Order: sequence, then structure tokens, then C-alpha cells
Amino acid sequence: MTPEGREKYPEEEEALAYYDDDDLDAFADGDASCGGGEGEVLAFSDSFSSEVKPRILLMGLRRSGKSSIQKVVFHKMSPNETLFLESTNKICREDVSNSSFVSFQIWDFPGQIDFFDPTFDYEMIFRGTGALIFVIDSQDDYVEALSRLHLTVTRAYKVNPDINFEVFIHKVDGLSDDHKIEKQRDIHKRANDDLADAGLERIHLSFYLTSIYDHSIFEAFSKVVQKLIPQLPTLENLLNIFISNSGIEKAFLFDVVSKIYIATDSSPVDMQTYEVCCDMIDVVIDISCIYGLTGDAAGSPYDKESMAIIHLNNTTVMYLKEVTKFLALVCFLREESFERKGLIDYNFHCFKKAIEEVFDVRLKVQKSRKLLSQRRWSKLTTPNGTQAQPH
Ligand SMILES: Nc1nc2c(ncn2[C@@H]2O[C@H](COP(=O)(O)OP(=O)(O)OP(=O)(O)O)[C@@H](O)[C@H]2O)c(=O)[nH]1
Repeated sequence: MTPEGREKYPEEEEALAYYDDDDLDAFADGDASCGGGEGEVLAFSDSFSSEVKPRILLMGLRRSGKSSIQKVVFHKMSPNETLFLESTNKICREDVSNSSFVSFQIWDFPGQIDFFDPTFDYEMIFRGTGALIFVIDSQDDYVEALSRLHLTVTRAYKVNPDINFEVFIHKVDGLSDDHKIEKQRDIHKRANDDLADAGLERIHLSFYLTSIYDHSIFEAFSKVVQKLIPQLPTLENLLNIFISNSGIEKAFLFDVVSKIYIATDSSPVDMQTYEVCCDMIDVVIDISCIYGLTGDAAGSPYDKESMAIIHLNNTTVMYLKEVTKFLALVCFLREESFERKGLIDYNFHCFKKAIEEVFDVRLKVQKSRKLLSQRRWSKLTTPNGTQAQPH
């Protein structure tokens, strides 16, 4: 596994098999790709529209923090290092394939997109988009950002009404709690008023207060990604059944590499609990790197044997166990419930089996979708191998 965990999966390789070489280069080993010249970059080949992975777009004004978010969440960059990031002047695409559940492309856009530029094929881009994250710098005057948000959302909605519109009110680390709430209320009101004035109240915007200097950015990304997992209700049900049978108070299913939680039970999530879970994953991976690796190059700090139990000093126990190659279950429970560890282990075994089945079904669905889109794509290809213009 690479440090970012973007190992190429067999199904991913298959999924890429029908792209032309240039497109393949863009995705090779999950490398981020920022295309060549401006015109070239903005005029994409429409072959991307046949991609089966959902696309997440990161948009917003210059210096709002888009690239920093991507680097901190998916590249483990430390927040302070983002001070040295250069401005993005081309669209950067990255394939994130940590697991079958966390599998999407992120497109980081330069600050100023000109929707009237004929080389910017925004229809093609929005058509294959699952989520559009619009980043607003809360430490700056946000009047311009709000009008940009309105323009972007209305354009995108016209092309694809199924996009999830997610607004990150970003860089809130510099604000007091009262100030944060006040900003969120004001931005929420103005953005929705603009939509109402345009007769577009049906467009739903979700708002998140985020910062790369704490876990809020991971939590917000978790929620964005969860909405793109069609099996989410099943995963949540399985977690509910598991915790109620085992006397567990809270459980998260984590993507270990990104520390995005892809599902949790139906009880509310509080930020502190989420942060402690992230810390526990870090501790497990760090200790495993120091003491757990066999010296064999193929060894991974996270494998089938990975598990940890931490007794906190408030009679709470934390329990982490490997579910799949990239997923971990992290739970909170009382000391007295932990005395029935045998029962918890047995229930965990059943839970893990069920997750594997959901995973298999997801793979099958992805494969058949891919076959379908391959067929659709080959229909668009003329007999001499050139591509017909998609309608
Ligand atoms: N205080 C604070 N600063 C942040 C945060 N996120 C990003 N920044 C800073 O904001 C500045 C701009 O970040 P970038 O990630 O380059 O912004 P961008 O939106 O990608 O900028 P363009 O590429 O020009 O569109 C950098 O100096 C970051 O360190 C945050 O959560 N809090």
C-alpha cells in the first residue's frame, strides 16, 4: 500500500482499461494529474463521462483553501506545509481508490473558472459529478464567493440535478464559537435567498464549518463521501444491529488510510469522539510501524491481525478491529460491557461477514455498471475506431 493507500485494485485496472493512453497516464497509480496547456486541460475528452467512479469537484475562489483540503485529507500533508502551496492554475484530477467504498475522483479547480470560455466543457464535467464542494474562505469577505457559488450551483444544477451541493465554510480556526455560528447562519441565509430569488429553492445546499487545523475537515469529507455510497443504509443497519447486540455505545466504520468514516450507527456523532477514534487509528498504525513490521518489504502496518483495545480513565473502553484490508471498526463501550468480550468478538465475526457480503455485492454492481458503460461507449465508437460525438 502506498502511504496514501492509493494502490491500484484489479477492478480499478479493469475500469481504466478502456481509456486511451493519455487518460491512463492521468490515473496511473493514483497519481494526481494536472493536465498540459490551458486549452488542452479545459477541453477534456468525453471518455471521462463513461467512468464509473463518482467525481467530487473542489471549487471556490482563489486561495480559499481547496488544494490544502485535498493535500491534508488525502496526502497526509501537515496543515502548516500548505502555507507553501502554489496557486493551482489547471484542473488537477486525482483518483482516490482506498477501497471499494472509498473510490472516487477528485478534481481540484483553479480559483477562477470562466464558464463562458468555450474550451471549458462544463457540461461534460458536471454530467459525471457526484458532489460539488464549494469552498468559502470565512476569514475573507465572502460577497464575491457567494455570487460565484450561486453561478456555479445554478449552472451545475441545470446540467445535472442529481449533484450533491456541499458548501465548506472554511478556515474557521481563526473564529470564536459564536462567530462561527453567526457566519454559518449568514452564509446559509444569503446563499438560500439568492436561490429563492432565482426561483430555485429546490436546490439543496449542505453547509459545514471546516478547518485543516482540526478534524472538522475529515468529518465534513466523511459526510460528503457517505452520500456517494449507495449501500450506506445497509452499513448503518449492520452497525446498529452490531452495537445493540454487543452493549456498545458508539461504532464507526473507518477508511483507515484517509480517516474518513464511511458509516456510523444512528446515534449522534460528536466531534470529540470522532477525534479520539482518529487518534486511535494513528496510534495503532504508528506502533505497528515501529514494532509490527517483519522487515519484509511487502509487510503492511495494517492487516488481518490488526486490533487494539484502549482503556480510558473514565471507565470507557475503545476497541478497534480490522474489517477489510482498508476498513476498521472503532467502538466505544463501558468497562462492564467489555467484560462480555467473547460475545462482542462473536458479534464482530458476524458483522465482518456481512460487510464482506455487502462489499461483494458492491463489486458486482460496479462491474455490471462498467460493462454497461463500456457497451454504451463502444456504440459511440465508429467502426474505424474513431470516437463519435456523444449526444
Ligand atoms: N487558517 C487557515 N488557513 C488555511 C486553511 N486551509 C488552507 N489555508 C491556507 O490558505 C492558503 C491558500 O490555500 P490553497 O489550498 O492554496 O488555496 P486554493 O483554493 O487551492 O487556491 P488556488 O489554487 O489559488 O485556487 C494557504 O496559505 C493555506 O495554508 C484553514 O483551514 N485555515
